[in-house]
Amino acid sequence: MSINILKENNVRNNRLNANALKKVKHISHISHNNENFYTYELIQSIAKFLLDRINIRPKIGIICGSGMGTIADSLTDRHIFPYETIPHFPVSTVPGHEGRLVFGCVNGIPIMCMQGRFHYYEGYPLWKCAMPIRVMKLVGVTHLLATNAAGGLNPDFEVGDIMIIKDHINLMGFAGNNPLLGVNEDRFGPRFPPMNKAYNKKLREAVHGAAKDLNMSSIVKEGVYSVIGGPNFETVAELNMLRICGVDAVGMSTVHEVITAHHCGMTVIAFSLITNKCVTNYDDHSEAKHSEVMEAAAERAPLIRSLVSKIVSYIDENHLICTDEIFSP
Ligand SMILES: O=P(O)(O)O[C@@H]1C[C@H](O)[C@@H](CO)O1
Ligand SMILES: Nc1nc2[nH]cnc2c(=O)[nH]1
Repeated sequence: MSINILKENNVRNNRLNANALKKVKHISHISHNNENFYTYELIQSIAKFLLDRINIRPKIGIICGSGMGTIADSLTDRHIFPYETIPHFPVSTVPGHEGRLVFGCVNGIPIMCMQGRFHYYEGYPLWKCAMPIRVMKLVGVTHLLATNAAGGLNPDFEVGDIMIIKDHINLMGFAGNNPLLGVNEDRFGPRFPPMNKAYNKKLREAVHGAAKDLNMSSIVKEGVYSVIGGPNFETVAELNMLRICGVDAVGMSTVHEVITAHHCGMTVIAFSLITNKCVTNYDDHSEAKHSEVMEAAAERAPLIRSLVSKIVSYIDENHLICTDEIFSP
């Protein structure tokens, strides 16, 4: 890389960091402390704040992964709330995460979309990262479609593949870190929720069907996702350990959202875009980079939008909304 390109990259990175710092400057203290958990009533007040300002009543929630914000841009009849304008909301600090809630429609079907999610490595505790899922629940959302960018650990995966998540390994949970930490709020869900059916089977099959209709079957895989806290990418030894444990793709998000959504009875479908192949060999000199993650996401944006649109229509047409799977607080 030439000196000039390095200089330009530095200037760009400094600008991104300065913007992120500007966004968080009104927060006096970001830390992983577990004081001030959100109460049910506080989440209700956030839901009310939003519902008072929009006409639509979405049943489907979408979370855009890194670099996948164009899912939100493609909604019609949009009503946008930058996170800093919503009471009690954290703000996004990661490039590729716009940091706004976008209400709008996909094929005429009302959607609540997070154009940017919250990650543990940004300094927020997991219960705070997952708070918008509970807001979705109280707004009336019954189905969650979460997307993320992930490193491909399964050697059969290529950059640009889409992995439907069939299960996860919550590595952070192994260390006692969980979005459901704290006194349980029974109005959301039980103290000890089962997690063996977190990723809805019917919807997973539907995504395969949608991929076939879109001639994408060759790039749509299924597998196990694991979360590490980040922000550093993994070492070779860590990745080899995860592979032995049956992990197909590794990332830094999604699991806290899925646990929170499943806990409160939402039906969940999630997929990873494989944005880089994990380096599992000491002779391989390539390195994971966020810029590559963003590039891979931009490249696949049109296909991801088509897939999302098919999934949304499937949920709507098959009357999956309001089944008895849904928990009502
Ligand atoms: O929000 P996601 O999980 O899509 O973002 C991934 C994980 C890190 O935040 C980032 C690394 O490039 O992409
Ligand atoms: N942890 C992790 N997150 C990612 N997000 C995109 N690629 C990767 C990766 O290789 N590792």
